[in-house]
Amino acid sequence: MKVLIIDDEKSIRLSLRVALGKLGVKIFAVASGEEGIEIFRREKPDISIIDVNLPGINGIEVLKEIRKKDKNCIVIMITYISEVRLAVEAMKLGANDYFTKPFNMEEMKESIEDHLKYIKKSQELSDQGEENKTEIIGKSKSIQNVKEIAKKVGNMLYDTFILIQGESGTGKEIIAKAIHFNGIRRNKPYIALNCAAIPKNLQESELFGYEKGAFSDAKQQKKGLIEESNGGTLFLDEIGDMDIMLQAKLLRVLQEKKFRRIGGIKEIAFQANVIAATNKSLLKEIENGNFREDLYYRLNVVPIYTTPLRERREDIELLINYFISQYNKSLNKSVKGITKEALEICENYEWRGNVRELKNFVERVMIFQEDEWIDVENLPQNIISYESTKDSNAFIGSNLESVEMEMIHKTLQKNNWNISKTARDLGISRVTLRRKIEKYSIHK
Ligand SMILES: Nc1ncnc2c1ncn2[C@@H]1O[C@H](COP(=O)(O)OP(=O)(O)OP(=O)(O)O)[C@@H](O)[C@H]1O
Repeated sequence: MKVLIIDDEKSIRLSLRVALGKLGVKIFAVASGEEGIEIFRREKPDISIIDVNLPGINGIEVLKEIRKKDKNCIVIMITYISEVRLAVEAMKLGANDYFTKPFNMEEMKESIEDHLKYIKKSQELSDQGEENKTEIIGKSKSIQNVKEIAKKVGNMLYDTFILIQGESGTGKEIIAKAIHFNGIRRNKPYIALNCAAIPKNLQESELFGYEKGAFSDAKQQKKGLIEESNGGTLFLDEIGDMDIMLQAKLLRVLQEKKFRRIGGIKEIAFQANVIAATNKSLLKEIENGNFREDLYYRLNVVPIYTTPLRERREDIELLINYFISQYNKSLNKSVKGITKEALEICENYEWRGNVRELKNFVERVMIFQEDEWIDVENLPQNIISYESTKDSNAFIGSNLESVEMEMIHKTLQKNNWNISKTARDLGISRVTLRRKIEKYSIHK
């Protein structure tokens, strides 16, 4: 970290240098405002200590210049006791702190130390925010629409209820994370409960927490997830699997915006964005008596539907390339992409497991990939054979010879015209294959 000292008194510059040198920071010390601005521009210090009384342009003007360039860096002003009026003006202009001469060097050092700690902490938080930043990939209309909603609700100060519905693996959780981590709550808690993963009898204590002695195992007071999420986001995944009795209790919290820990008397205020997700049809669950209708309507203030991947095939190429670049980093590889032919097969595949299946597929291929480009021969058999079973429906009504010719041609293409491999795939000898190639005049 860097500290800039602007003071025309040589003795002050020197003693600051000595005191702050112990903090392990890089120090720049100059005697005039002009030099100070020049160094500020070049070095972008984290903290600037500026004397108000400078020859040439004064400290207040230097502060104004600095604030024009950087709204966040720390600025500490130094004045004489007789100039406190100027210190007040400096604080109004955005200085963070001021000291009056003669000041206690130890106090100045402690103050700088505190500011350095604060800078480090906020850098960590913003790095964390960056790390958690969630990218939703896709150019289809449905993804664009989802991104727009996520951005809007994520940046809205007002807490609301969002219900994300869609098949497994379509990205419901990633959308919940995008709403939280790409929005204004990014530095607040993001608390998730997967209702399907927690036995129904434990869901209540997980959500509400308990007071000491509330039941025999409650040896100590414990905060629940509702309480932990305060100020941020509560993500209730697989809400369709929430215990029906608990659904009534949750509804009360969402309506009254307050709750009690189990065994508690005190009411605690609840304030968070609530995002619920499910791959079940909640309307069907309501019909079957497994889900409360009133909770459904309470949660469904902002409905989001995720579309199955097979209904937005235009996203497949982007997703594959995105996952390739991710696995290039984690596996330390430099795969360039996927060939047109291989991509076409992927685009025609059904992807019942949606993006999760696609991501796992890219991971598997990338682990074994040695060439720069993922080609048809690198694709797993289930994806290739799906293509041929689909094709075989197209053959219905064709004569047998044309079907055979087409099969041989496709398999040759897939195997890059390698005769031995194609014969093996088709379950015939190389001699038979050669004869058939000749018979049907098959060529590249
Ligand atoms: N549009 C997308 N862009 C980038 N990654 C995605 C996208 N959609 C899904 N993924 C990735 O696919 C995987 C599955 O997504 P996610 O867990 O969000 O699905 P889900 O709908 O919540 O599934 P489930 O219902 O089974 O919990 C995750 O690794 C996620 O990061």
